[in-house]
Amino acid sequence: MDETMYNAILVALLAVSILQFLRRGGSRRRPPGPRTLPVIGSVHHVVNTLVHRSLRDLAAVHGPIMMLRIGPMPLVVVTSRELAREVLKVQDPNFANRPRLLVGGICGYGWADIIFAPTSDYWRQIRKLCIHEVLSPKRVLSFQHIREEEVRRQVEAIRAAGGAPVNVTRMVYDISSRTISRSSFGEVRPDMPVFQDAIKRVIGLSSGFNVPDLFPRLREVLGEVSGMKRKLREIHRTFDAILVDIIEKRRRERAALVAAGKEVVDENVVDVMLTLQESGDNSWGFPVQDNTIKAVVLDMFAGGTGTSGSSTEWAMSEIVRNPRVMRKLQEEIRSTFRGKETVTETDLRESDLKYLKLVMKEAIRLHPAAPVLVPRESIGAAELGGYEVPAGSRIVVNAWAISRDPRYWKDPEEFRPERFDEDGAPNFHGLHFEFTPFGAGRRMCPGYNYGLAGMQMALLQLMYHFDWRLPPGVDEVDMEEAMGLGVRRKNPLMLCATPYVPAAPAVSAG
Ligand code: HEM
Repeated sequence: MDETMYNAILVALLAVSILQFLRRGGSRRRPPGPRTLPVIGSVHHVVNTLVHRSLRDLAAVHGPIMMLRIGPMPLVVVTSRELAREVLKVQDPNFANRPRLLVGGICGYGWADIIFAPTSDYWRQIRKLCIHEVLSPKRVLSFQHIREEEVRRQVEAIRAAGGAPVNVTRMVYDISSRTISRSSFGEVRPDMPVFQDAIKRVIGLSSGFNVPDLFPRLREVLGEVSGMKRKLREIHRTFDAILVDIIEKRRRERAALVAAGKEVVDENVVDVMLTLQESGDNSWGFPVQDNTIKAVVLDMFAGGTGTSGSSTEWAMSEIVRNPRVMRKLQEEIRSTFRGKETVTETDLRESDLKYLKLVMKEAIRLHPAAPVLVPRESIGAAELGGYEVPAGSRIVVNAWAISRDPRYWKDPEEFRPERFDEDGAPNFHGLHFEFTPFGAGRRMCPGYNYGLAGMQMALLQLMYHFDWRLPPGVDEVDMEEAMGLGVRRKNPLMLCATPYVPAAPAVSAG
């Protein structure tokens, strides 16, 4: 089919959907929203903008629930604690679905992963399997040495820079991706940049706003004629070949251990999944196939790398921007570990670094890595905030706007970790709907322990071992955000570090 034909079909489809919308819309009370343009609807409000910011500005005009149209697709945006609670808790069964995006079909092994899978028994079980076997607190703990080694590696690189500016952004993303890589399959392979680039492209195509994803019934045909399927197949081929190699290599290594009469110990996520596969245990309700293993590893990377990296880079940005906080944090860490040359996670667990935890919460409040969470889809029609939300609508919760809303936060733009030390302050567990950086309800992030463990270790070491300042000639921390569904820094955070020499421990008299 040539391009003219494709465009003609597209215009006809859009015209039909608009007519259907006009016919349906009259008698029911739909959420308010900005005026839509013919054919494209409200696309101009979300494309090429910082989506969380433009949606907040629109909510200031239209209210805490509004409806936009992305082409023919209704997009409902929620911007209040009360309505977030309604979507993520009270009506969670209806709103916890994910749209069946083309990317999930092709790159998610037929929606076999967790992030892209629509609500189903399979999704419930694979999510449960990951929570019990792969992301449990015990398993996260078993990756302690990896986090320690990866952070130490960067600490040494910073020392080696001898006070010259270092790219903190690159370092913290390196820590998170190398840690995920080693805990997923035991090594950092030379082809990791290719793999990561493919994952980044997968994330880039998962907004749900690509034309084939806006016409669920015609998704396959439009995917073919628009060329999106071809692009996705090519990305899939790239990372699938690497995953096949990873699984085969590990299988051979395990077989060699068995042949040598040695015990096979589950050292990483692929090991855990291979053990389940070999046991033939079907109690999860599905056989663990190679594609299941690949889909789980894909989720580790897609869900865990960018989010952990961006949370840490923003935390460092805020700390350096707020010298009072930096001094107080360093004082807490340095007085706790006085005289120690290296601080391990065991040391960290045995101490109670309260202020470090408050700083992490405050950084994540101001800079949630997924500012509008991961888009959901309503299963049936529902009433929300006194309006009717049609079945099959896309739903986003603007968690970023809610966590800066002066109705719930005093001086919300201020970086003040102490606010989390007050009675009744929110925690990370998805129970306070003014603070949902990991989502809440059935779809809440299952990897939050994992993400926080890495962030905590990185911040602890960077603050213990170095004093930080802006490079000569720079007098302000640039806080500009990059466009995209995740909020990252637009420009890398460049800082100079002076090594801190730990004071000798106090010698007790006698
Ligand atoms: C600071 C780090 C992280 C942040 C801020 C974060 C945030 C989120 C958010 C907002 C969601 C969507 C929740 C919703 O739809 O209500 C999510 C889902 C998810 N996250 Fe995370 N995440 C982080 C780290 C991780 C890590 C380290 C992993 C895995 C190793 C992970 C795996 C997942 C998965 C698999 C889902 C999909 C859950 C589902 O759809 O059932 N995340 N995350």
